[in-house]
Amino acid sequence: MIVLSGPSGVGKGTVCRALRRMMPELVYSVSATTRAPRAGEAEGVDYYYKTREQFQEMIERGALLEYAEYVGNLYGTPREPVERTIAEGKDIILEIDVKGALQVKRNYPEGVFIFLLPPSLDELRQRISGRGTETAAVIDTRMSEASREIGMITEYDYAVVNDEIEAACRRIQSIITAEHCRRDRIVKEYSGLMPFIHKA
Ligand SMILES: Nc1ncnc2c1ncn2[C@@H]1O[C@H](COP(=O)(O)OP(=O)(O)OP(=O)(O)O)[C@@H](O)[C@H]1O
Ligand SMILES: Nc1nc2c(ncn2[C@@H]2O[C@H](COP(=O)(O)O)[C@@H](O)[C@H]2O)c(=O)[nH]1
Repeated sequence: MIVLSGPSGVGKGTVCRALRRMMPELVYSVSATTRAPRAGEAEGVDYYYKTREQFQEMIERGALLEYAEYVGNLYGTPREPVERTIAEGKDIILEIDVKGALQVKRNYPEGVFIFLLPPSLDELRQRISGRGTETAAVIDTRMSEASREIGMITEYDYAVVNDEIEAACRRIQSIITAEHCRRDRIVKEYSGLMPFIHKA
């Protein structure tokens, strides 16, 4: 499980889209949210759009792996697709906020936690405003959230600066490749086939 967080507007969605072209085998977790769809977003592709009541019902039946409130809206990761993908031995990437990532870390400490950073806070503000999807008031709130979120970077295994989309994707691809080669993962997977490999 790969968890990608970072402040709003840093480019998580953009980098994930490019990464999926680079690594088509990577499965992308589609979140549920109570936020209204933006122009160009589609149900089941960008998010599953829910009312507060529907979202609450998902929480109550344990259908979410994690959830958090972010700037007035609820966001959560549907549990079943994540558990199924992991059981199939495939990699899945979750693009979620810091509060959600900390919940996931408690339950899946073996996940790979990556924090995406902007080259500067000025550039971050420009990216959010340049996207043209948020009002000035929401941009201000998202910028104050950004400082709090960046302060949580020490909870993550890796930090990647999104200065240039392709470069950021290559860094994330290298992290995923390196994680596949971690000794503890190899030992777990291969000790059955080669009994002389001892589990720690
Ligand atoms: N490396 C980059 N250089 C310049 N612009 C970028 C870069 N990465 C993303 N952008 C632009 O920044 C804006 C925000 O990107 P994106 O929507 O992917 O951010 P996000 O982190 O997913 O935001 P949110 O959390 O609010 O959904 C978009 O207009 C995107 O085109
Ligand atoms: N805890 C979760 N956070 C999520 C999830 N899906 C998205 N997000 C984060 O919410 C903010 C705002 O997203 P936006 O699309 O409204 O700009 C951003 O930080 C996302 O990463 C989720 O399932 N759980």
